[in-house]
This record gives sequence, C-alpha cells and structure tokens, in this order.
Amino acid sequence: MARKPLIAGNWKMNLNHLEAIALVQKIAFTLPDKYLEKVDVTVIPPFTDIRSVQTLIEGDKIGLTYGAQDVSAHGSGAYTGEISGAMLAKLGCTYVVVGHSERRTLHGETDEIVRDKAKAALEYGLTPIVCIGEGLDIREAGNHVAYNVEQLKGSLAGLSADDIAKIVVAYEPVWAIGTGKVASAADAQEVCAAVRATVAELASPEIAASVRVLYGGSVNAKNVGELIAQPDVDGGLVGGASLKADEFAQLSAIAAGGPLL
Ligand SMILES: O=C[C@H](O)COP(=O)(O)O
Repeated sequence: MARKPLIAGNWKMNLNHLEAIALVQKIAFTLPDKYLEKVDVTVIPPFTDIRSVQTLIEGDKIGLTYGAQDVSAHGSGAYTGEISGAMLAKLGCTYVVVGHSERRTLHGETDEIVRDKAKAALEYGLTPIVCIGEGLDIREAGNHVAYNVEQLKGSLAGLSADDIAKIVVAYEPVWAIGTGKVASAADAQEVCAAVRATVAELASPEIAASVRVLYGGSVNAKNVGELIAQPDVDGGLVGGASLKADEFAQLSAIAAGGPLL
C-alpha cells in the first residue's frame, strides 16, 4: 500500500499565538494546495497557540492539519497543568506527539507513560506520533536497532492491532536532535525498517505496510529528499526548520515529489 508522506513541524516551546498565526499564514501562502495532494503537512504548536491555529486553518480553509506536543494519560480531573485528549479533540487536532525524547529525558516519561498517552490519544480519535530514539552512547556501542525495537515494543505494549494501525512512529536519534548532525539516510532506513518489522510482529504485515514511519533529527530542505527516498522513511518530524516558513514549505514540497518552490 502506498503511504502518503507526512511532514510534521514540531515547534517545541517557540512562538506565541500571534507569531503562530503569522507562521501558518506564511506556510499556507508559500505552499500551494496541489502539493498537499501528495504530502500531509501538519504543524504542532504549543498548547496556547492551538485555538488560534484552528481558527485560521478552519476560517481560511487551509489544507494543513495541526496537533499538540503532548497529552495527558488521564481523561479528566485533578491533574493540574495537564491537557486531556478530549480537549485536544475538541480543538480539532489531528495529531499528538507522545514520548518525544525531550519529554522522556526532561520529564522522566517511561515507555509505560508513553503507552498510556498513546492510548489516551487514540481514545479521542487523535493520531499519536509515537517517538523513539537512541542516545549517542547506544549508537556508538552499535546497539541502536535493538534499543529502538525495545523502546517501541514498550511504548506500544497492550495496544491492539487496530490501534497500532492508527499510529505514526517517529524515529529520532537523540544525538541528531537540534545538533545539525543528521543521521545518514542509510542509518535512518536501518532503524525505520526495524520499526516496520516490529509493527508487523506486533500487529500484522498488512498494518506494517500502511503505518507511517518518520525520521526526525536536524531534517531540513537540503537533506529531506535523500531521507524520504528511503523505502521505510515516510516523512519527517521537523524541529528547527519548521519555524522557518520558506524552509518548511520547501521541504514539504520536496516530500511531495516537487517541483521545488
Ligand atoms: O521533534 C522534532 C525533533 O526533535 C527534531 O528537532 P530538530 O529538527 O530541531 O533537530
């Protein structure tokens, strides 16, 4: 089954709601709709921007989708500071990132927490983008494939095959995030292929053939072409380059197969 590429721009903790509106307007202006027939493009702003992004995208019928960077594992109640899947669904979010390495490292999120967040997202019809990735020590020791497979299994434990069919996986080697050190296309392919094989084992070969597997870590307009040319790399989870409208539009156009903007 042909998988439509997905380019997801994770803005992290950048841009207030006014800046968010300006960036989405610029992306929409720069990237003609015809590209969106060949690539799904989504923006993942901070929570405080989502309502503004929704209003703009719905009001102007922009062909981008949007999502959130995190979701609570809980449905509702006494969880100060948390945002539920129901709240994000009500705002029209399509995606929610779960298990980003910054949350795993800085907020102590374990595979179990990531799994619970993925379940919470699915419960409200949101598509979790489940992130995995190894640190430099693991890469240098040559244990990266086994590590990522274990992290993926832990993060999907207990999900049904039907649930797994609805997720996106993002492989983001921690040493490549925000460092300018992109993984080689072969390195990205090696782990993304192992991710797909693991999905086949956990769900089925048919589901594995349809689930999108993204690469993230210093993706930009210069390297995205080679990365997504790999058979098991279906797009990118883009950080820094997603904050620049021209570059993000250009790399989305490349993921659509061109022509360049
Ligand atoms: O979620 C995005 C990734 O952490 C990649 O960030 P980056 O493109 O700035 O390296």
